[in-house]
Amino acid sequence: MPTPHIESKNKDEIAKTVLMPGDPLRAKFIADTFLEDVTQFNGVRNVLGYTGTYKGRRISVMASGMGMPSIGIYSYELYKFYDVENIIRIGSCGGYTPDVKLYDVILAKDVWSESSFAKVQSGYESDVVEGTPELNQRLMEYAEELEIPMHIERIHSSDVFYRENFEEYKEIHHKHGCVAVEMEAFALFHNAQVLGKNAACLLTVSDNLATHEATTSEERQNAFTNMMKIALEMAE
Ligand SMILES: O=P(O)(O)O[C@H]1O[C@H](CO)[C@@H](O)[C@H]1O
Ligand SMILES: O=c1cc[nH]c(=O)[nH]1
Repeated sequence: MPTPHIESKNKDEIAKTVLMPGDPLRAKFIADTFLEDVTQFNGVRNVLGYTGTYKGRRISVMASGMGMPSIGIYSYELYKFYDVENIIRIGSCGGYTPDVKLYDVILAKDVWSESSFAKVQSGYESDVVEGTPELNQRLMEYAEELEIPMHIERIHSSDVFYRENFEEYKEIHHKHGCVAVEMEAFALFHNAQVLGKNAACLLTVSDNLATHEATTSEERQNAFTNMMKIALEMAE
């Protein structure tokens, strides 16, 4: 401490629970909109990290950047060197079926990936890894209290945003049961598992590969507030 990617010199600057959007400006939006008594604990590479209070309870929010290599670094450093216990990813995703509509919230029960991340990191052989059931249970209760409907499903973590074979998503949906795609949860869940920590992933549907509907980049940064409100209830 500090680490190559997080400049905070004091682990007490970071709460035990960290919300983790991919986008640094989504992290800033959350700090500006929902948190009080905010301090910034990271600015290295503009991967912004903040700690503050929500309804009087402490919580941190820090960006992960895009993709498994990036969240692999940040989640490992937070868990291992800053004693963080819980990381809740709050991301955007592309729907694989018309059943998940723009702005719907998805809780990732587990995640399937063709990525080599887990195998390279620890020798883990399976292509599926689970979120922490206790965190998922709490997030389901908070969603119910807030009356925010939530899909609880398997998702796909992909290393590739732009595939030459666009239609491949149909096979991934049918063969592996994934309802949406994002790019980080597999690495996050894996790191939590190997380090004995907790992880969950809430997603908002930003676009749909089946219907071709899509939100704007501005909406992806600032408008996915339902998943933020559910995740913020994790503050302690
Ligand atoms: O909105 P975020 O959290 O960045 O998540 C999704 O958006 C990015 C791709 O546009 C990838 O990081 C993907 O996982
Ligand atoms: O990884 C992602 C995230 C949002 N939308 C997509 O299509 N893919």
